[in-house]
Amino acid sequence: MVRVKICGVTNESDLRAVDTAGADAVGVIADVPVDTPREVSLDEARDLVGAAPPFLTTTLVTMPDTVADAVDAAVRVEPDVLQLHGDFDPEELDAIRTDVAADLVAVVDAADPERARTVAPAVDAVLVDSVDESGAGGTGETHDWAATAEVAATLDAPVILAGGLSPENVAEAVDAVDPYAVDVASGVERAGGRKDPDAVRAFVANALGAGAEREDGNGDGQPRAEGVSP
Ligand SMILES: O=C(O)c1ccccc1NCC(=O)[C@H](O)[C@H](O)COP(=O)(O)O
Repeated sequence: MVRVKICGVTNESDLRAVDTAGADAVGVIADVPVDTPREVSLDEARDLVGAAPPFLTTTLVTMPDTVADAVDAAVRVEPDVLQLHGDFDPEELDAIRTDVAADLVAVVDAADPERARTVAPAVDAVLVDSVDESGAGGTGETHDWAATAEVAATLDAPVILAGGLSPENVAEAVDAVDPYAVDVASGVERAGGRKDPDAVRAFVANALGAGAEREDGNGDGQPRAEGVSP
């Protein structure tokens, strides 16, 4: 079974659309040093997390400079999951994990699979993404899924696949990588920072459809039942 996270929600209406579509998790982006239409303030992030219904897992996505900043952000926003971009080493991740109640996800560059192996013991899951030179996500770019499939198959920690996913390619991505979860931000937007509810629904349906086919033993490259398009 594959899980689905929709990232970069900036308002309550999109939060409801994500929940209605049947996603497992929602991401709220705050305190990142890059210019992105998906960023909200930490106070707005706290309000969005607080507005999420009980069975939708909330994720704070952030790029803090220090361990203390990471802990402060998590304490302030109180998400279920803390997703950290940046270069924290395993000792720093351990320290953050000790001090926050949230589960910890470390983002690694898809071009650096060794880093996934280095950080995995210190976190609850690893998110493999097509990050930019600063380590930020939301690039809308896919990467070498075969390399990420190798990471997913050999790592003890759950692997979340991100980077350039969309309603059109997510089923193929699930087939190729067999990840614990898939994550999308820009691929389900109608404008920067605003989700397209139809695209969110199609993304979730196509991801879950592909995951179900794998479970049924039909992930054999044969044509699937017609997918849902936005
Ligand atoms: O989405 C952003 O703008 C962003 C900026 C800075 C740090 C993280 C960011 N996104 C984090 C995510 O988890 C995205 O869902 C992930 O990078 C995939 O993005 P996309 O390629 O646009 O689907």
